[in-house]
Amino acid sequence: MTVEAKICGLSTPETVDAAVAAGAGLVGFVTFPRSPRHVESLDLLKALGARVPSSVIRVGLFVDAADALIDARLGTGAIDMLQLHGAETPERVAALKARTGKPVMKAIKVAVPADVDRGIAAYAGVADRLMFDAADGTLPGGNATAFDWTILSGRTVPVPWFLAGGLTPANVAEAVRMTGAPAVDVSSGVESSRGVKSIELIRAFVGAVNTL
Ligand SMILES: O=C(O)c1ccccc1N[C@@H]1O[C@H](COP(=O)(O)O)[C@@H](O)[C@H]1O
Repeated sequence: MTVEAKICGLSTPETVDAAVAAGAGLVGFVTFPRSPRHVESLDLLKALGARVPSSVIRVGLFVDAADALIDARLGTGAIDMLQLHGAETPERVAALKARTGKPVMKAIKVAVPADVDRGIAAYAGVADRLMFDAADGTLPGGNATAFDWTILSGRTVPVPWFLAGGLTPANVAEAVRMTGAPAVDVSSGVESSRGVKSIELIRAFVGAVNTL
């Protein structure tokens, strides 16, 4: 089984290089000022994106962002795909896809099984990918909290999808076994302290995924 790994919340050249070298299929850059992973500078975003080979997808994460903010970030050339992690409606997803020409991944917050049903019904027709993430936490994501993975056991999701929320090098194999996830995303689980990515943990996470 080939499982794709995305390392999210990267903000230094060294950790971007580590994720790419380890074999991550996607890397994520956060634009959300309340996040400890927020990449504020457009110059830094441009420089980080420029380090990534074209074989790796560069994902720009946004939370209920205005068009002008998204456009400024896209203008750096550092983003191949949008990840929408707020309360964006299906209409907003469709409008952003049409306006930017970029593929869009929509995050669905999961606490109970009906959240998955509702997320698929609302977004599978408009988003290129879905991401199922935990609903708990002080931020809209990146909280190191997992949801009950049995909610996804045996589910058919009609578009490519990611499992996220509380994943670590130690639990990702079990998470994939229980959910059947074809792709996984991690932020806190590869950090030595909040917002500080660890090269060792990035290697361990992608290594664990690559053995599946
Ligand atoms: O990472 C963040 O700071 C963040 C902020 C706002 C919305 C989403 C965010 N991250 C996403 O959340 C998932 C799960 O994070 P974690 O592994 O549980 O820390 C992460 O994969 C990002 O896609």
